[in-house]
Amino acid sequence: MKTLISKNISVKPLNLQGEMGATVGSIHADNPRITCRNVNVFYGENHAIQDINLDIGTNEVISLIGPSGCGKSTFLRCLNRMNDTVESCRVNGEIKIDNVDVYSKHMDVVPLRAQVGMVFQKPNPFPKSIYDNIAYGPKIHGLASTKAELDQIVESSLRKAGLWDEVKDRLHQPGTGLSGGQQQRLCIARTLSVEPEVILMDEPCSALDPIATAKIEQLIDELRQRYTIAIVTHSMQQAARVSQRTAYFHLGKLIEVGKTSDVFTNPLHELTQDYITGRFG
Ligand SMILES: Nc1ncnc2c1ncn2[C@@H]1O[C@H](COP(=O)(O)OP(=O)(O)OP(=O)(O)O)[C@@H](O)[C@H]1O
Repeated sequence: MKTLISKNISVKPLNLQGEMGATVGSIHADNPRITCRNVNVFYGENHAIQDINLDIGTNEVISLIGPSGCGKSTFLRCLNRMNDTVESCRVNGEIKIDNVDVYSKHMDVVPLRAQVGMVFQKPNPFPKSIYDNIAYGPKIHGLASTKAELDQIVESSLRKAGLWDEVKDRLHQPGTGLSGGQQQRLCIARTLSVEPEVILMDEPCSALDPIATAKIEQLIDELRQRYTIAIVTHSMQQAARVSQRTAYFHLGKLIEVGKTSDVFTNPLHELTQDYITGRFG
């Protein structure tokens, strides 16, 4: 919101040795909710994520940026074990959320994926009514014992996602009948309905027009008050508008992480500088 991406960045000496391996800037967050240490991901022989160390703070939005194929989505999907669904994928290292080891063999991924919800690039409502899209998760997680409680969860989730007023008179119509931007807010409401603590967003606006995008960005800013949010985006303007910290990935490595305003106006690493000034990627 406040940051402009500068094309006239003062060139700092290349700093290839940060506090943690190859990453420059500070990997630490105030009040961390997620801590990642020495995270590596392989798809078969392909070493897609290499030795990532990163903290993500409570009530912060962090943007993950970098050229196509650098591993942003792979890293994001590690945080709620979505990569478990890919047979060739192997993850090692340590990821903790609220000090709980996400990769512990005792971890049940069903509640984990409610606690760490995910919003995808393309809105993907279930082929059900607007009401049932939201009610489904709370039902299977046992969050409501009466119809009145379920109605309350549906309403409050849609309100938090800024969609209630637009859909309150058509709750029993199909979710797929909404506009693209409304469908994405429906998917966000669905994520919120199961009481997450962390929301992962993988290019949530890439299929949306500028007006729908602006609504989602405003919503992200509001959601930050209650949740921890990590967002993958190809739009540096979006990263600058929505996030407090930004992490720049390159060829599977976390090159630089810092305050968004610093990363965009005063990057420490030459690769970050090349990317944000459009010389690369
Ligand atoms: N399901 C998969 N199976 C095998 N390899 C994969 C899979 N998903 C990603 N990869 C590989 O992992 C690497 C990182 O891909 P990833 O999708 O995480 O990058 P990205 O930065 O999110 O890219 P983009 O911006 O294009 O979405 C790439 O080499 C990619 O080919």
